[in-house]
Amino acid sequence: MAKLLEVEDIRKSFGSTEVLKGVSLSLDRGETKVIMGSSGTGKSTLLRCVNRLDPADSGHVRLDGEEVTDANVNRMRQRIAFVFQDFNLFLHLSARDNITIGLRKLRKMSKADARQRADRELDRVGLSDRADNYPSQLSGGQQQRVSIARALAMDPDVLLFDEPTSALDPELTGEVVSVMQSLARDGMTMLVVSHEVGFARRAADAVIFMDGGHVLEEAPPKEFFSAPKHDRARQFLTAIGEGEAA
Ligand SMILES: Nc1ncnc2c1ncn2[C@@H]1O[C@H](COP(=O)(O)OP(=O)(O)OP(=O)(O)O)[C@@H](O)[C@H]1O
Repeated sequence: MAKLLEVEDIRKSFGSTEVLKGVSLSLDRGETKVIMGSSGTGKSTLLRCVNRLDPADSGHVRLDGEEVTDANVNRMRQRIAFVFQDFNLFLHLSARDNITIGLRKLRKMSKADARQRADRELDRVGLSDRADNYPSQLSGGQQQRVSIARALAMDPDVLLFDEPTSALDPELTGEVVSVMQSLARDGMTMLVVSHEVGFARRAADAVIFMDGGHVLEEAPPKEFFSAPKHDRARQFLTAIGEGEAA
């Protein structure tokens, strides 16, 4: 059976710099994989190529066996949703309306249906009492939970997260990580760029370690954190304070 998400031999350059040098990975339905690696190794670029926020120079992205192409990119973006590091909420809209706007425009939902769906997703991320608040009235952690609710509202097959907690103060990361863990438990398929080791240990089926535009290794978290195969991975783990592996 085809993998739910298949990324095959993606290459991407900016000018003369080749950032992705042939990256392949795949996700079965219900799997969560966490991508780690030093700054500048192409993790964000890879995620952006997966749902074509940046077009890859070559390679393939397939969802349920169907290639993501120019012709179907808008439909595919609803099936592969993106959660950004800096939330990307509309500041002039309430939490609820940040969610209903996409449902109304892209899904052509009625106002009442969109509102009902938005409130359901806000409840799922623990924010049912914040629906009428504007982003400026919410903490960073709450704003990120709204942006997760917005992604969930499109009923995606895959959720991509690009460093979802790195813009947050440390005391606010826990609430976002715990929402992500509960999504993983519920069987959501997720590809997550993050250095949250606790999340990776508890929720990931595999850690994908990227270095210099390549996937250097992929392993279950227990194995990756206790016995990484490559020196570069060992050095990285030491640098982020998981030094017992060194
Ligand atoms: N739009 C762009 N134009 C030019 N260079 C870019 C662009 N986007 C990314 N790059 C370059 O590509 C390289 C990889 O960046 P990318 O953000 O994918 O890395 P990363 O592994 O996610 O790093 P970080 O953890 O710092 O976000 C960097 O050298 C970056 O400067």
